[in-house]
Amino acid sequence: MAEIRIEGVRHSYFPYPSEPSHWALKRVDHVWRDGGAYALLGPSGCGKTSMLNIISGLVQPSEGRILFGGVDMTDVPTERRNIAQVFQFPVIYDTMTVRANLAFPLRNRRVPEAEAKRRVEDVAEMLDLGRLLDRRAASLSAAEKQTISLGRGLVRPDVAAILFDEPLTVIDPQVKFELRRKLKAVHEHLKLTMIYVTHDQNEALTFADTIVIMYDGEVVQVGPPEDLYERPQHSFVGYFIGSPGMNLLPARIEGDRLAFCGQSLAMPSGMGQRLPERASLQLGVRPGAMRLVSPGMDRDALPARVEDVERLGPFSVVDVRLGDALVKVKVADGVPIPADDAGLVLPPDHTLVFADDRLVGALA
Ligand SMILES: Nc1ncnc2c1ncn2[C@@H]1O[C@H](COP(=O)(O)OP(=O)(O)OP(=O)(O)O)[C@@H](O)[C@H]1O
Repeated sequence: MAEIRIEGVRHSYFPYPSEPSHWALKRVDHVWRDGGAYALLGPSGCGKTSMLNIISGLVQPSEGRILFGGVDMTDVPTERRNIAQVFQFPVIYDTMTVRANLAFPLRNRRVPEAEAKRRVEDVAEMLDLGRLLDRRAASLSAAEKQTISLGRGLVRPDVAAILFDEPLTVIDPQVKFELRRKLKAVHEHLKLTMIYVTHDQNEALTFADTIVIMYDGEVVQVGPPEDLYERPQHSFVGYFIGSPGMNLLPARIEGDRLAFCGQSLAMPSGMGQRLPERASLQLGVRPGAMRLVSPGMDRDALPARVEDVERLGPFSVVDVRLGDALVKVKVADGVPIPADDAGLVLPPDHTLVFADDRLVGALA
């Protein structure tokens, strides 16, 4: 086991990339800590699979280096990288028993029989596969087959990291939860570096201690879930983490104020100078950070209108018209919601300013 360092990596699938969109990875510098439980999140096409395949050696990056524990692995072939990869669909041999499937990676590496048997039984116990060990894989459900794929990743004694590429896509939601719990337990037991690719933030939040967010071929933020929620460094992180996501409202500078949706708010001193010229500006505010009041109740409230209320148990999500934008506001159960005309309070310390999608700071 060792840290995995991605240094100045760029990758294009085009032989002669000539424009930014030709790069699947634009430039990535990132360290995967030894023993970390990571979720790699991002929209479709942002480069997650390319990142995993570059770590495992299935893809050779156009530029940059991959180091395991300080050793340059960029030119080392996949089979000598000791990386286990679990894909969306089970990769197992249907005609073999579960035991033989689990033992397969060990037989290939000539692990002595007694040790192989012990490791297979340990992994089977961790994943609750013990009762299936002597069954043929063909007779098992999709979830059981995918559990065997996970087991084949875990059984090897020498793995530097296990990479999971949306491994639970084909699994029912109920079983998914159970498998995620098992994976988490396995991580706590084995302390292996695990990188888990998903589109699903709930899946990421339950599995990982660190979340890595990619967007358009770059790593845009790395941190524990709370940091990503409280201080998104990129507007995509604000939108993607949290449910509903952060409201993002186009804005522009008007003197020392930021104008948006027919309203304006004061900027803190110095912020104007920190905004790059001609940058595209957005205000970001979480649905739960705003207050919805009756008209005239708060002098800081911006004039707004309630358009729709969706009751979701302990809170409601209210669609509020603010100028030409529709803003989502989360209101706790029992707090009165104005019928139509309303006031919307955006607390300055929770109202973030993004310039060209990057966080500049809060309005206070
Ligand atoms: N083998 C390939 N040949 C050409 N282009 C590719 C290849 N693999 C990926 N790409 C392109 O590279 C970009 C990144 O793709 P990648 O599969 O790494 O993203 P992803 O985040 O894993 O997406 P998804 O979540 O949809 O799997 C996309 O624009 C994709 O079309």
